[in-house]
Amino acid sequence: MVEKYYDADADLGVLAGKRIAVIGYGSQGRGQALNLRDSGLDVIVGVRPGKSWEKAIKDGIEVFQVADAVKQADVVQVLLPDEDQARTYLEAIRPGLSAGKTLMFSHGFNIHYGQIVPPPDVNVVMVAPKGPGHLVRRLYEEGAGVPALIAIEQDASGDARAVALAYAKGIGATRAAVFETSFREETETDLFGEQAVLCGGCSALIKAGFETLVANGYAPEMAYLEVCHELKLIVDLIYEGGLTTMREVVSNTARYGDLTRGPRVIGPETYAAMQEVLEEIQDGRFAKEWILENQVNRPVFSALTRADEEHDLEVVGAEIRALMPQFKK
Ligand SMILES: NC(=O)C1=CN([C@@H]2O[C@H](COP(=O)(O)OP(=O)(O)OC[C@H]3O[C@@H](n4cnc5c(N)ncnc54)[C@H](OP(=O)(O)O)[C@@H]3O)[C@@H](O)[C@H]2O)C=CC1
Ligand SMILES: CC[C@](O)(C(C)=O)C(=O)O
Repeated sequence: MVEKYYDADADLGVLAGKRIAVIGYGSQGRGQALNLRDSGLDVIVGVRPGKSWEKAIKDGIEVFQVADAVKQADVVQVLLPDEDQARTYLEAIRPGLSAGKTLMFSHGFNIHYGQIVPPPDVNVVMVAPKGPGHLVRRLYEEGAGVPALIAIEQDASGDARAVALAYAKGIGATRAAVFETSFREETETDLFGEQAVLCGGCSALIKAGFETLVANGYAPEMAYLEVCHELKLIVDLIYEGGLTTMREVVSNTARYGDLTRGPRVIGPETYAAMQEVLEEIQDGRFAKEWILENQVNRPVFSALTRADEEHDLEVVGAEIRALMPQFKK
């Protein structure tokens, strides 16, 4: 059984008198840093001069160059893009680490695939919210929290778990639930989830549904409303109460179609493809591909991103959202 922790299991006092440097002020960096500050902890941010730097200053957080932030911190939370972490670690983080400090991540990619090899006398832990950074912030402000995973890779000080739990409490995660895992399990399940289901699988399913309807002469607007807009409403139901709640709310006709046609759409070929995707993650092929792609300035990433941004689904979707006041920024 997976170990679970809540507010009562975590002591913010473990971080009293300790300085936390959040490195990076993007999606996770901003959400986590602001929550830590509002939990009464001593938090600074390490970034390069630019947009993120300005944003942190506007939010009232003290900002330093990465190396300067690391030097003065007891806990260093690395919230740079995964593909930038190894270089920045060598140049600006590693020199500022010393015995007893805690090096923290929100995703295990660089540790698990050996891109970052920390010295043995520092703690290496993970606190990984299971949701995007703006929700980490929004739910905290609402008095709730996004659940998180923790993992302990190195426990040099003997209290690495207590430090990770205190940090998780500081960002609001113990208000929901914190689950203990390993760097390997988090990395492999997270990559699989985002590739096969959440981002990759879901985008491919939506595009396939949209293209099938449009190819059969239906209006793109109808196709968008059916397979994309309404998806959120269905996912919200699944989020709140699982497939059972969703099936209680939709019509019996929808439910019968779901139970009999869904398994035909996601059949044996999809299971085989998912298995292949998982094996590429497990044996490091995906990691190698993504690391090399970054070394040549991301030609595949750029071309595929551009093609999808120009897809009719995106063009029609933007037009439809512009007609609805709820999407006005
Ligand atoms: N996005 C998410 O919701 C989730 C992310 N994670 C993990 O959290 C980590 C951070 O991801 P995410 O928040 O998405 O990252 P973002 O891309 O949103 O933000 C990255 C931040 O790092 C800064 N940065 C980039 N390169 C450098 C550099 N060379 N030196 C200094 N600062 C730099 C950027 O600043 P600048 O403005 O200068 O570019 C920005 O502030 C990753 O490990 C990711 O896997 C985990 C769970 C969910
Ligand atoms: C689903 C994408 C994610 O894994 C996440 C928000 O948890 C990510 O890395 O952004």
